[in-house]
Amino acid sequence: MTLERQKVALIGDGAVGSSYAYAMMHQGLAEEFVIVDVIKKRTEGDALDLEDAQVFTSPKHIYSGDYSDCADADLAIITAGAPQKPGETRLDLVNKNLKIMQSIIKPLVGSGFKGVLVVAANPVDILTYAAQKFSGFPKNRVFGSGTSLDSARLRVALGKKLDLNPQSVDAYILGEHGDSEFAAYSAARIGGQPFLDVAKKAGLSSDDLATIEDQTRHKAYEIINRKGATFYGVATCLMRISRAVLRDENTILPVGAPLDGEYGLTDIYIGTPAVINANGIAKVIEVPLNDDEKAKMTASAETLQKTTANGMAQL
Ligand SMILES: NC(=O)C1=CN([C@@H]2O[C@H](COP(=O)(O)OP(=O)(O)OC[C@H]3O[C@@H](n4cnc5c(N)ncnc54)[C@H](O)[C@@H]3O)[C@@H](O)[C@H]2O)C=CC1
Ligand SMILES: CC(=O)C(=O)O
Repeated sequence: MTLERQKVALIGDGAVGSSYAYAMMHQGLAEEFVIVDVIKKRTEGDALDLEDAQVFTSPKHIYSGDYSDCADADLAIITAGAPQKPGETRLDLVNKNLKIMQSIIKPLVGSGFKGVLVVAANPVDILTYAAQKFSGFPKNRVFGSGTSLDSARLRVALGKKLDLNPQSVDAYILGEHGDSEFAAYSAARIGGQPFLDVAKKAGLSSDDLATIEDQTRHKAYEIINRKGATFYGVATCLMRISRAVLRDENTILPVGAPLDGEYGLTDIYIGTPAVINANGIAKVIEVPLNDDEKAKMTASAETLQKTTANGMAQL
């Protein structure tokens, strides 16, 4: 038996980052966990607070650190960046968060970090693309949370409609993690049956499905309007992604993956399922789409590529 000691570095200890750290405390994963943020008092306070949980969870060396502590991390998660204010879109954050990403990647690379890098800060697809470019890391070692949260939201909404555990709903939101995302209903499955057949039998019309898709797309705004930010949902997605990496699971999860011809697209990170293991992205899965969905994927990619080009040009 080999006794492994795995290490995770969290960069960005705000609402999302600290919720992720809390979620990770409840997993028997990452024996070492370092938290980095520009606000040192926050990381020190969080490390002291979170270490108390190990009495009831599992032993973990959790501490406030610096980029030099990231050198031997197996996984780094970036949640540092400005969040949306009510009324702001994720794309509105591009200029300020690209600058923050640039300021993070330099010392992270300088530390000698050789692990898998996962980005969650928004606009996540663009920041993931930038993180890979700034770092020069192989594309498979850098990916984003992509449409992980959006797909979870869709499964929750469909589960409610069909009176099913959302874990029994096999459905994806694809495209940008943002306003141009869409539901790939034609490929969704429930218990091995095409979702569209199940939905028809359950009396759901195409208008009902469009409403569910729209509500999923706008759920972040609903949450931000009520409590100022969203964090538990994405933190749990990040925990699930972390488990797939640290346990070398080869699990298919919706993430923000680098495309190399899938959906007719290249030079982009965008929401799609992919096989996740200790090397990061082991394989991108191209979901078979109908013509309408293909057009939505193309349009979503165009939005991302245009905003990426503008944002990168302004750095
Ligand atoms: N991908 C997804 O599904 C989701 C992404 N997000 C995004 O996650 C990001 C973080 O959101 P919150 O945690 O709510 O924000 P927050 O404002 O609570 O926390 C941001 C943290 O980043 C830190 N930070 C800022 N600049 C930094 C730098 N240069 N180096 C290190 N740390 C730095 C801040 O000090 C702060 O602790 C936002 O961009 C938000 O839009 C939020 C929810 C879901
Ligand atoms: C804020 C954000 O990106 C979300 O909750 O989807």
